[in-house]
Amino acid sequence: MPVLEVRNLKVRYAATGPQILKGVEFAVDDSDFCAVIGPSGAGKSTLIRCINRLVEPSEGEIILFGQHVCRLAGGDLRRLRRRIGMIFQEFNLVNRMSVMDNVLSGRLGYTGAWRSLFKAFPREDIERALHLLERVGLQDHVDKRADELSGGQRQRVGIARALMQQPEILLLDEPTSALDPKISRSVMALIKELAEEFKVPVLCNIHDVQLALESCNRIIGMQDGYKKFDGPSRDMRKEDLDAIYAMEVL
Ligand SMILES: Nc1ncnc2c1ncn2[C@@H]1O[C@H](COP(=O)(O)OP(=O)(O)OP(=O)(O)O)[C@@H](O)[C@H]1O
Repeated sequence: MPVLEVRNLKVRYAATGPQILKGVEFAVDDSDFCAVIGPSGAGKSTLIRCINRLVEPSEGEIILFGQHVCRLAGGDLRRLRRRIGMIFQEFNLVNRMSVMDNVLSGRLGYTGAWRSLFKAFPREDIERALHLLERVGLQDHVDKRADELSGGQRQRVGIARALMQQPEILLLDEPTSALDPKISRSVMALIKELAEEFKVPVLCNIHDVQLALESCNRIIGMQDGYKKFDGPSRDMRKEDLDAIYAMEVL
């Protein structure tokens, strides 16, 4: 059974506005590292954001870990979101907080309100955070403020924070587009390594096609709200790419 199944997904941001997703279908398996590519405006971010209901679908079904995401509310939706790790383009760190506290904040969904207020994280959480910071190469930056770090280092904090949740799927929304090409490659390689180590499937919106082909085992190609390609990266030919990007105005 797939970890995630998306059926006939349609989105409009406003009742009378344009349809942004026009009936998208795909499934993600537990060993997938799947890229969503396509020209600007194709709906890649919208698609990723529907999965945890940051964007509300207008029609269709999203089945994640066997649960119908669109039918959940309140505590059920919160519990489902805890199982999803997100990594964002702009890192979404709290600048004035330390690297350690940013990583620990990944546990907030699990820690009771009073505990998080007094930063009384259980010892195992602190040990896990330290271990993850070591894995992402930031063991010497634990006590620094987040805004003292470079872009690549900040995204490494974002990766550690997402893994702190012990997620069962990772959703990545343009995780490298604020980074230069060399750093982007090292960040993607790190995400790939950790996703394999922790056995977490990944769905990743990425606009650097070359990087997607290098890092991901599977590609979903989007164009103007439709899925135009879905298959292993190694099967993607130049004609497929040309078809996906045909409408892009350069
Ligand atoms: N909150 C919003 N309200 C209204 N329209 C939106 C909103 N977010 C996105 N859109 C529109 O939806 C369309 C698809 O946007 P989306 O960000 O999903 O595309 P994308 O493929 O990720 O593009 P890019 O690569 O440029 O980030 C665009 O036309 C955009 O203007």
